[in-house]
Amino acid sequence: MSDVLELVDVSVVREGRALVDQVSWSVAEGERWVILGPNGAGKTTLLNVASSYLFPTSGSVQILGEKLGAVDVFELRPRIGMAGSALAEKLPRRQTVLQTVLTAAYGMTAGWQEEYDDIDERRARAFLDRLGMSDFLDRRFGTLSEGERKRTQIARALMTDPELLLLDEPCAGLDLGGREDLVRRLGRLARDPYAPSMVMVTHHVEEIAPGFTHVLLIRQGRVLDAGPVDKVLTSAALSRCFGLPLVVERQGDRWTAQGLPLV
Ligand SMILES: Nc1ncnc2c1ncn2[C@@H]1O[C@H](COP(=O)(O)OP(=O)(O)OP(=O)(O)O)[C@@H](O)[C@H]1O
Repeated sequence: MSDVLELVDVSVVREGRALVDQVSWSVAEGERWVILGPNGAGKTTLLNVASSYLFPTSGSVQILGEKLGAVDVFELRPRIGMAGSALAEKLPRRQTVLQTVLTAAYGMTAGWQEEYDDIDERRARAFLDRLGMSDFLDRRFGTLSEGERKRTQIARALMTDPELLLLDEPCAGLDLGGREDLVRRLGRLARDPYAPSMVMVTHHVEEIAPGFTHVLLIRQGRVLDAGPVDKVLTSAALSRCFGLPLVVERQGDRWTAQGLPLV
């Protein structure tokens, strides 16, 4: 299996502080990774490196077989699908849900042409249907609930048929039903052999959908452990990652974690 991502000794330093500190990590084709860690650990910074939008201060990065610094990122970026709050803020609120997804086919956030190919429109409708958004095609993006916005963004990220899909906290801000709905949909995507390789950032083990294969634990910019979910996701490792005693349990194909009571 070829590498989709390969980071070697990658550091991102700002104001004398390493936000990501000598990270070496590789993602092989078909793997579905979760990046888990506390607030400020460096998860989004790592994802921004993986998306080619952030160049590291030191170390080397290969994305989809291309070396960052030696490749035209404008050719690389359409091969990467992204969904996260930073991108959502750039999406015009007045644009309809269908247009929001369609514009991705043209590498833009806002629509400037009225005419789209039929095939693009069919694809946009199909992705929105897969994410349960068929009833919202003509709704303006700005009027959607948080959950509907998240699902629209994921449909949008899939529109360019990416080889790598990066999701930054897709379940953040969702209520219990919204989270469970999205986890099920992400699980279906994760188990689809034709779906792209995936990396999802989260704070919560409850958001790990079935089908995700690997976990990277990060704290203060450093990788504590990275590997297959069953091997890495232990109570000891999670306690170290979040800095307090936690018990993690697997229930069927889902995970839960809770803190030990104070004595
Ligand atoms: N441009 C910057 N200059 C200085 N510090 C920065 C910059 N960008 C991010 N940081 C800091 O780097 C650290 C890591 O940020 P990052 O957003 O990657 O963390 P995160 O794990 O995604 O956090 P969260 O879970 O809270 O979203 C944080 O302490 C943040 O304040």
